[in-house]
Amino acid sequence: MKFEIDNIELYFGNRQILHGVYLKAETGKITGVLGANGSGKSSLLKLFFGSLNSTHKLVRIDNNPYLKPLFKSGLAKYLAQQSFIPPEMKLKTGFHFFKVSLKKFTHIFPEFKNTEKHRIKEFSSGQRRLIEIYICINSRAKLILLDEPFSHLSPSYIEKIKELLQKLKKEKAIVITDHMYKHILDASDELYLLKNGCSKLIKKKSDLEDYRYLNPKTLQ
Ligand SMILES: Nc1ncnc2c1ncn2[C@@H]1O[C@H](COP(=O)(O)OP(=O)(O)OP(=O)(O)O)[C@@H](O)[C@H]1O
Repeated sequence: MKFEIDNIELYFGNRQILHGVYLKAETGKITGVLGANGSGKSSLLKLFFGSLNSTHKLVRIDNNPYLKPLFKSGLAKYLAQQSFIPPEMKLKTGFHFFKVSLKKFTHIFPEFKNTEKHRIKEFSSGQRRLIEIYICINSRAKLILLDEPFSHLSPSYIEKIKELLQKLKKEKAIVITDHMYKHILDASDELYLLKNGCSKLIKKKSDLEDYRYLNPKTLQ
């Protein structure tokens, strides 16, 4: 499937945040989005998901305009920066509620074996983030929008999530944004940079220097 969002005009009050932004996500590909703090990455993901409105935007699925918010269709899942599983909920209830296999999760992350009855609040913030990322990427949605999934994860968890994403992209379109740009460069098949309210398709790493997202020494 091909999901596109086009012609975005986003204002907060008189301030224009995004203008004419375009983004494409396709089954089989991971689309990375980079940008400085405040460049509009979270807003872009929320607009795609449909939980944020703008003056103008056009969403297309397989080249056909799609006018309803994507979240209402069940086709998209959005991992926000805030957690979504209630802290009092038990781990096994959470997996059951979101229809994701806890057995497969504990097979990949054996340290969670025997924690089925633990409440979400009993896990560390990084463990909670891992649980939520796993549930989100293993949902039935065909478009997965991930807002800073790596920021609270230890390196081994990041690598495991990246491996999972490479497998899951065979059946899903994935959009991912994070300030851990090396992981985004590594994981992405297609890359966009948000700069001055516009999206730039990045063809090679040095473009990130040319657009002054990175300074020349950073890539050495
Ligand atoms: N609800 C809101 N009301 C007013 N301004 C907002 C609102 N949400 C976001 N903004 C502004 O829009 C701009 C883009 O915010 P957004 O959170 O999309 O950026 P971001 O690229 O995800 O930033 P970060 O990397 O710091 O998370 C920022 O200047 C922010 O202050």
